[in-house]
Amino acid sequence: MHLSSVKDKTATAHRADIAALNYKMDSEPSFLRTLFSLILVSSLLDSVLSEVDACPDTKTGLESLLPSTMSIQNASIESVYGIMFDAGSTGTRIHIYSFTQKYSDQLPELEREIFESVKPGLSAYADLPEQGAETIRGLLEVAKNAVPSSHWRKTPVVLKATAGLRLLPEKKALALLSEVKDILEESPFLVPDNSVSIMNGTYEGILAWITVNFLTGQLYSQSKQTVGILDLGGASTQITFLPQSEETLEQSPLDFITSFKMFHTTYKLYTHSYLGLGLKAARLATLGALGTGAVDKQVFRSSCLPRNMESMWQFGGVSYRYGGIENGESGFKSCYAEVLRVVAGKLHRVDEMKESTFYAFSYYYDRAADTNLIVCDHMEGFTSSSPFLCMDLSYITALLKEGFGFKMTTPLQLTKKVNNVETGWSLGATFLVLQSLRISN
Ligand SMILES: O=c1ccn([C@@H]2O[C@H](COP(=O)(O)OP(=O)(O)O)[C@@H](O)[C@H]2O)c(=O)[nH]1
Ligand SMILES: [Ca+2]
Repeated sequence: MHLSSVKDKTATAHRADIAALNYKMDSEPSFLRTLFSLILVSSLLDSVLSEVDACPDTKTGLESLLPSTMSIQNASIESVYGIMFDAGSTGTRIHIYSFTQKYSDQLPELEREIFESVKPGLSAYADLPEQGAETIRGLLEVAKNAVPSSHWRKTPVVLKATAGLRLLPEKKALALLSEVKDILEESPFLVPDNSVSIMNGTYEGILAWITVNFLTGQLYSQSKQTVGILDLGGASTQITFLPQSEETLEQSPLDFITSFKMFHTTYKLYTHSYLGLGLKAARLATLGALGTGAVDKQVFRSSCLPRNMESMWQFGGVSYRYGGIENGESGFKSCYAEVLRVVAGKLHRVDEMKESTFYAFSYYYDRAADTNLIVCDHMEGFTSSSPFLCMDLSYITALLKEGFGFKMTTPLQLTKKVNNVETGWSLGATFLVLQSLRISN
């Protein structure tokens, strides 16, 4: 795999710069070391380059989403706002978008995004729904400061939960959502029908694909050279791309191909969400703790952890004791064998994936950025703040290579933001809300 890191800029404008930062990983044991240390170098270079190349000419093409009055010559410039909550398994985030059209002969633009987040996610409050919903209240204050009060009543607010709530017993998830709905309704914003829900994984992938291709300008370019997306969450992971080959359509299970209409165009996308293969769910699977609940005093052990370590870790409101294998195996080889068992036979692949370009974000990005000097064969040096680094990086490697079957030469671009906007499904989801409320024309 060739990896490069992209931060705050469009893919098209910087492809050449990025290419210069690509590198090849060829030898297996040094693979992680080379991979992630170079990503850091490229991140630093990125920030320098982005100053030189600031502000690519990305047209956002929102004319179909904005009130028709805004297209009228000499109409005063007015912003349209949309608020999207991403209730993920590891945290809850608010995205406040504003869109504007500066000149009547130009396409409207995504003006800016204001982003805030809290941890842990709603699923950690499975037994305390009222307390969980309170975390939303603080984030709503951010929205009140960001949106002018004259716009509050016409600004939609929506919350979509992902894998953390999908994995909870339905009754607990519904109790949380109901409390959250009450809090949204107390706010001064527009609360549409079905404003609080668990999003299905197919939408998660499609909407992230829309976000990334919108931000990189691909949806509006004549050539439509779209990029695929890889999202690695805490509890689930998604892959989405626009197939170019008939073989892909023929070889894919029916529910992996979805037609989706947005911006007056129908896209037939390959998308799938793998529940339980997110980074944190994969930790549990590697430790053999998935689905066990809280088992008192049992210590889950792995060769991916420092030999002498023993500690506690919480996910989804459950505490787990974990540790290394004292006097036993430790290091990359045995760790890789452990994580391989988690991905083996679980993922569908098609040949076309190997030839496509993918943007990889969320934990793909975060864990790379967390990394300085690697890793599995030097675990004695681990601090207690990063006990899972070797396991996580080994899992990401196994998922990409053995799971999705990417070749060493497949370009993957690690991305946190494009044009200063978070990569993820929430911008795409906001378009959908604006469209369904007919704030579009
Ligand atoms: O706007 C966002 C939302 C999520 N993330 C990243 O997504 C990962 C966590 O996934 P999440 O909690 O959304 O889990 P999911 O519910 O998707 O499994 C972490 O790396 C977050 O930093 C991010 O970078 N920006
Ligand atoms: Ca997510």
